[in-house]
Amino acid sequence: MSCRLYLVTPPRIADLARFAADFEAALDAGDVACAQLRLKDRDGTPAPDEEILRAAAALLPLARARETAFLVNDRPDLAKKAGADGVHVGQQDAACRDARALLGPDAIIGVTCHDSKHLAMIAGEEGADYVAFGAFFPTDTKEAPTRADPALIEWWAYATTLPCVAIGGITPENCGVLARAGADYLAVCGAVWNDPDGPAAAVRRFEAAIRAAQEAPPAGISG
Ligand SMILES: Cc1ncc(COP(=O)(O)OP(=O)(O)O)c(N)n1
Ligand SMILES: Cc1nc(C(=O)O)sc1CCOP(=O)(O)O
Ligand SMILES: [Mg+2]
Repeated sequence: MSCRLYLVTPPRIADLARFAADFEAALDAGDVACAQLRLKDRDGTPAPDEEILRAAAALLPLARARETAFLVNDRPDLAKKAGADGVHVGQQDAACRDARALLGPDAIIGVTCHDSKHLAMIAGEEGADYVAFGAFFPTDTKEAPTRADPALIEWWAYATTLPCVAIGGITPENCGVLARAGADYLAVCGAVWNDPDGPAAAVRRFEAAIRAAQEAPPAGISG
């Protein structure tokens, strides 16, 4: 059982040079498996394509240098233009099969499945590399349409071998239940970029919380 961090960028990046330094610090602070470039307001308004491509050009090499996968949100076409490792698509975005056709067999494709085993099964059949469930906790980053229960992760990890990502309002304080349930990745945005001690400190806190959760004895065993 191992659970790794998946960073989602802040909704907007005002100063790319400054954010690149924060991004590097976050990646260097711990084991970050994946980073997703997601430039999108809470109401779903995306940044212009040029802004996304400019951010990808600055951030992708930093991720590559650390063997962190770099995905673009929503847009397989921009992922291809940017030379990213893959794309994350939601139910209203490009279909997983179309993203695969455009990006090829080696691309990483993740699919939002909300709180639905059914959507996750379909994503698996369509060749997704991971499924994402959420939102597990209240979040200010997105108007999340569904609320997922950690029991869904537990069931998914027991019943399938396809990796799953948990997302939505995850913090170092509440992530333990998801790590214990068997989430392969914890996708986090606000709790890292808005941490008053900085993103590196937040990543270290997540790592410590994940380790503690995984080392804890199963519920019901004491002494
Ligand atoms: C890892 C991960 N999981 C879920 C989402 C949400 O995707 P989507 O439902 O398409 O919503 P937007 O992010 O596009 O607003 C995600 N981006 N990443
Ligand atoms: C992008 C996104 N998708 C969600 C979903 O439920 O599918 S919740 C969410 C926001 C994640 O940011 P934070 O870690 O700040 O809550
Ligand atoms: Mg989307």
